[in-house]
Amino acid sequence: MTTSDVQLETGSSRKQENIRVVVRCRPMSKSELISHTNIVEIDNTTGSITLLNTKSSGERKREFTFDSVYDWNSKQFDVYLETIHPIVESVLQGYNGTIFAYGQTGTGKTYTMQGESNEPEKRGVIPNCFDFIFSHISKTENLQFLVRASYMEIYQDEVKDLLSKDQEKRLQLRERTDTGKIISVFL
Ligand SMILES: Nc1ncnc2c1ncn2[C@@H]1O[C@H](COP(=O)(O)OP(=O)(O)OP(=O)(O)O)[C@@H](O)[C@H]1O
Repeated sequence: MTTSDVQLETGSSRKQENIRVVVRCRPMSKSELISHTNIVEIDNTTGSITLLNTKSSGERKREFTFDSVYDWNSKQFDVYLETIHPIVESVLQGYNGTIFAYGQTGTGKTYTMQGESNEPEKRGVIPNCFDFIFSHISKTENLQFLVRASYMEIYQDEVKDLLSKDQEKRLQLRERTDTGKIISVFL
């Protein structure tokens, strides 16, 4: 199944909060498996994550609950369908939508958002969104769409345009004098 096969559902059939916090826990790497113990338990029926304390002192475990959780067996396309697709549907109905990946280095943000392009089942959120959006546009008659895309890396106050041919070029950060707080990027 691909995103092109997904049927649009009406937004009203699904009740959703405006902001949802979803946690995905990646599998342990080969080196982590050798030298570390997994202290994370995930219950995707209740959306809870339990951190076990392997030391004898202190709390035995701590539990945190989120809107939904994905464990290390979760598949890219399932994450897309359950969590991302409703947002894409809303965007195609004219609403704003944001998908934001946050986490410590090495926790799997790039894998979830971008994935691996050479293996279809490992494609992440971005290619799956694009696939669905362009498939939807191609099937829609008598309606014009405008799709804009930018792709930037912001790292240690340096901004890089990842769609630029010149990957060495840095974009300038400037503060707007009229609004004060808004930072703009100038090409
Ligand atoms: N759900 C997953 N299934 C299998 N491998 C994963 C998964 N998530 C992450 N990985 C692997 O874990 C490693 C770290 O992931 P990734 O590079 O996506 O982390 P990151 O959060 O983007 O890191 P950084 O902030 O340093 O860029 C990669 O080798 C990636 O392939």
